[in-house]
Amino acid sequence: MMELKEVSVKYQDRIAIKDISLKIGKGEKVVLLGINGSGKTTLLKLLNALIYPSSGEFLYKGKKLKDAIKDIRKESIMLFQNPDVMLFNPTVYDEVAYSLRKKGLKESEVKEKVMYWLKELAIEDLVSLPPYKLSGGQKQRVALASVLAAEPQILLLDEPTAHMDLPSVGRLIEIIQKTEATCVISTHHISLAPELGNRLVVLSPHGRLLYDGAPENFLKDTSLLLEAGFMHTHSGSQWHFHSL
Ligand SMILES: Nc1ncnc2c1ncn2[C@@H]1O[C@H](COP(=O)(O)OP(=O)(O)OP(=O)(O)O)[C@@H](O)[C@H]1O
Repeated sequence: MMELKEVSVKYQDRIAIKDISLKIGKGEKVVLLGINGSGKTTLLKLLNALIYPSSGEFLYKGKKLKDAIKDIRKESIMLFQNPDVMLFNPTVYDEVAYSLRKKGLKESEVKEKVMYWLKELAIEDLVSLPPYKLSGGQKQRVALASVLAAEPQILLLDEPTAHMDLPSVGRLIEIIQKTEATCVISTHHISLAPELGNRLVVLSPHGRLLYDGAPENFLKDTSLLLEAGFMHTHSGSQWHFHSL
């Protein structure tokens, strides 16, 4: 479905991701793990064609990027790390209804789908509120409901659990497991990685692909954990595992 061939992205003189080759198939649930600044957002933006490779190639359903832009805009949605940049409607209802109305659905169908997603994310009680009055976690769930209501083929979720409490994370995990959409979910919470998907892609602190495989094997590999920045020493003697 999506393929990166030796892709690098450079911002001015800073290389954010370097020589990444990756194939993501239809329906896969891929967790993108890396410490702050490792290039997770950059990689998701690349998959959403919001930025282009500085070198290398991105193929979407076998098409070159310039021929695939229209399909990507229709079929793929990115949930941004900061929900504030995604919420621009007067009420939570209108926010989730936005993409459905754009598709031309009847208002009764719009209502049914909006209420379904609000219920799935346990935010029905917020339906009439303006998004600016919500807490960080509530905003994140509204933004997520809007993205899910659009029923995209590809869901690119950038740190969706950042402001969420445990029950909300649980709901998100169930939604990811249920959906047929191809999902790429970034996180720096190593403990959540095996819950969010069954394929783990890990970026090194300098934006290289460090690991691609089953989450369990990465979590058992001390040298990979060290290289990815998820273990470190205190006073030069003890190893600490970053659980969060
Ligand atoms: N617009 C930009 N201009 C210049 N440098 C950028 C820009 N966006 C990101 N970077 C740099 O690229 C690198 C990767 O950033 P990116 O946001 O992709 O990382 P991340 O893994 O998503 O980080 P975090 O976990 O903190 O969200 C960082 O060094 C960052 O400073």
